[in-house]
Amino acid sequence: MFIESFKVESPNVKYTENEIHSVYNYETTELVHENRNGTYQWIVKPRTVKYEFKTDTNVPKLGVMLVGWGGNNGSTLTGGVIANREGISWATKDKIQQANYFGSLTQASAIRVGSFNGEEIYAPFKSLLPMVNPDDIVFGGWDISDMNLADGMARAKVFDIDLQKQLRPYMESMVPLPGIYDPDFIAANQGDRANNVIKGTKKEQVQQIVKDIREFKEANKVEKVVVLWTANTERYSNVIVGLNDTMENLLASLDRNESEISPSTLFALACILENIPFINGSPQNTFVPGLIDLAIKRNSLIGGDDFKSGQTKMKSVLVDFLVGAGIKPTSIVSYNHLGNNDGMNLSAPQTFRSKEISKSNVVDDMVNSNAILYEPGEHPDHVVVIKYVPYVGDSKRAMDEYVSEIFMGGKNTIVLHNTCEDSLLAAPIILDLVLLAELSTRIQLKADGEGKFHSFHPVATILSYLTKAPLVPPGTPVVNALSKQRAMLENILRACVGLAPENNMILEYK
Ligand SMILES: NC(=O)c1ccc[n+]([C@@H]2O[C@H](COP(=O)([O-])OP(=O)(O)OC[C@H]3O[C@@H](n4cnc5c(N)ncnc54)[C@H](O)[C@@H]3O)[C@@H](O)[C@H]2O)c1
Ligand SMILES: O=P([O-])([O-])O[C@@H]1[C@@H](O)[C@H](O)[C@@H](O)[C@H](O)[C@@H]1O
Repeated sequence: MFIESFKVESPNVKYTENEIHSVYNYETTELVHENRNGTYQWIVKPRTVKYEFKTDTNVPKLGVMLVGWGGNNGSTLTGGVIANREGISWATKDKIQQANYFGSLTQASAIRVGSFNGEEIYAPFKSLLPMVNPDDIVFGGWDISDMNLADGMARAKVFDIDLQKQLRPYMESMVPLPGIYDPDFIAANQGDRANNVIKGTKKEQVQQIVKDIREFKEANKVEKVVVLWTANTERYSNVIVGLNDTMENLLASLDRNESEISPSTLFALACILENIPFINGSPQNTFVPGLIDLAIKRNSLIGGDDFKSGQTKMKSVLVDFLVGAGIKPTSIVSYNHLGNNDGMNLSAPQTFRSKEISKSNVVDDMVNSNAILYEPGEHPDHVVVIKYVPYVGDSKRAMDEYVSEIFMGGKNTIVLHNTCEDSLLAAPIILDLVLLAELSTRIQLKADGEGKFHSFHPVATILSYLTKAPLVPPGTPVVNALSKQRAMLENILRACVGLAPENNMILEYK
């Protein structure tokens, strides 16, 4: 059975006018490696840590500023939210299609809340905590192309024509602000569209971004802004001691107008200086060490990298299943071709390399979790291929082959084929990223022994379910297995309303 909402009644949770206050016993373990009677043993000690969570339930009017707003993802998300908000339906060759948020974890997935008379009861994921209603979001942003959003939507060729016709009146007045263009960081083939750029030194460009954010906030009377990068994939920035390795060096480099500071790092810098959450939806290393330093010092939320939308999302499920089942993946080949502008930008070796890295590292945690299957340092052959084929446009064709060793020397080959508009996968993920980033800034927590409540760490690992290469604080393990990432996110939000993690034991029926 499905319920639309619920309230938790427990001594561990208190709802007041402006907040939800919960007490949560975090069950974890402490390991020691000790000499017991002459033999070293691993001792596992269960440990309970009492946490308190406070969630501000005042949902703000949210502005979302997209870098690369006029691109396929930006125009598709903007049009999709308008279509949902206005209740637009449109004729397709099959039927009259209603707008929806399918593919969004927050808007279209469910959680189990318990059993009732022997029936499993589920509720919307978004019913866990008060979140921004996407229909209420005010969109804005920047693009190095001055094309308005309606023409950008037409250029993207993602939406059905009847839908585009209905959306055009809402979107043709939406014009991106000038972006920061640096041809050294993206493919040369992007130069033709760069007719809408901020001039001046890198410091002046950062100052302009800050000004843009402030003016957008004021003009739209939004209470909060989240900035998300859905612009082109850049090449990796060189991390250089004395240039961008510390916050002081990065800021000094900015003053010197150093060329090795990428546009995405400049946008992120502007956001951190304004304490505005910044999320990187692309694979490049926007967050150079000096920038992470600054975000931590200013406690300003940063998250990324690279939306986890298709092949990689499937990979983080399949490899987790195989390794978890004691099956040994030995060869993974992920090929895809697509014909959108992202694909064209990725046809350059330096930008492809950024994507190859984020698409390749996703299996590391799963492989490293099972020493029965893999010797130290052993890992599957793993190849990533991306080709640009203009004719297919945004309709990405992905083909994967997984070869694994099974029982008694057997081999198992799994082949996958996936065709869909890449932007229809990414747009709902962008929505989840901005909604969850905003929500996480309204949550404060305090562990036993900590003097006062504080926010989550500004490097937002809570967003890892949505990214190929989760950005984590220094010294934190990277988890890519999709089921673990989703469980982590759901269980943290459950703790905020005093609910135990979903352990799937359903002992009631055992
Ligand atoms: N399924 C997906 O679509 C998916 C999945 C993961 C990651 N991504 C990443 O998302 C990003 C956007 O994908 P897309 O399909 O929308 O690409 P796109 O090329 O259609 O859109 C990118 C937009 O950014 C603009 N742009 C480039 N550099 C800019 C800058 N410095 N400042 C402002 N605007 C700039 C371009 O003019 C373009 O309009 C890419 O980096 C892509 O790798 C996409
Ligand atoms: O999300 P995913 O399907 O693993 O990876 C995708 C790539 O296969 C595609 O070539 C690229 O254009 C997209 O930006 C996205 O990164």
